[in-house]
Amino acid sequence: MKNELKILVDKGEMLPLMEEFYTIQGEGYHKGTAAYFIRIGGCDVGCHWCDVKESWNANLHPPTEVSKIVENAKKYSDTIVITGGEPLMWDMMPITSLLKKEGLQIHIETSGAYKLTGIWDWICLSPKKMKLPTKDVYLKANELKVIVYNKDDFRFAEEQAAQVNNNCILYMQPEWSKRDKVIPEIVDYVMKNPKWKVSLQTHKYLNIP
Ligand SMILES: C[S@@+](CC[C@H](N)C(=O)[O-])C[C@H]1O[C@@H](n2cnc3c(N)ncnc32)[C@H](O)[C@@H]1O
Ligand SMILES: Nc1nc2[nH]cc(C(=O)O)c2c(=O)[nH]1
Ligand code: SF4
Ligand SMILES: [Mg+2]
Repeated sequence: MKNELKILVDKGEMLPLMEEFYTIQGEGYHKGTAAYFIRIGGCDVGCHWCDVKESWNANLHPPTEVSKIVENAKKYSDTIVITGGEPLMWDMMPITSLLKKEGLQIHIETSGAYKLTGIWDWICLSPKKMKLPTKDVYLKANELKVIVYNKDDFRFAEEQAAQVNNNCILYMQPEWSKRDKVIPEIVDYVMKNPKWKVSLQTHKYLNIP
């Protein structure tokens, strides 16, 4: 990347934009709500089951001015979801300040592995064993969404639930490729431990982005 661009990306005034799309939030608390998704490239957390590995290499996604991203996004929806990749690899203050000026609701999908920056109406924290969330994001998360791939993830889920604030809503979401095996285990677990709720990737059943 050219040095001038790198400086702007480092400040969060430009972001490596992978894709953006208007769809229905498929997961978690806001499931079923129309929202405009902005997917920012770059992630080094390395989940082997990640469903957007194409996002990982930030260099493959063009640095884009956040003002342009916001001007476009506001045409589609009052609710904006910033996801990735791992959006917190970048300074989220410039883009979220602009979105807030437009009076939009701003949600983030994050592993929480990097410093929490930006202004958020809703934080979905999906922690990963390889790179744990920061203290700050545990305190501010509105929902905790633990992906269940195998039995150890139930232990991990409880360990993560012990770290979040008392208002945080707790979800278990099956890892997509393991859904047939894991869904009955999650159902059983949630009935025995009703502080948890089930989250499914409903957009994949609806065949929408
Ligand atoms: C692709 S990630 C991007 C945001 C951020 N890096 C994170 O992991 O939260 C968006 C959401 O999809 C979840 N996810 C990714 N791959 C998945 C899979 N194969 N099955 C179920 N959920 C998955 C993540 O845990 C996260 O909640
Ligand atoms: N419809 C839809 N809902 C989603 N919720 C979280 C997603 C993500 O990849 O962050 C996602 C996504 O990719 N599509
Ligand atoms: S943290 Fe998110 S984007 Fe990164 S590898 Fe894991 S699921 Fe994929
Ligand atoms: Mg997704």
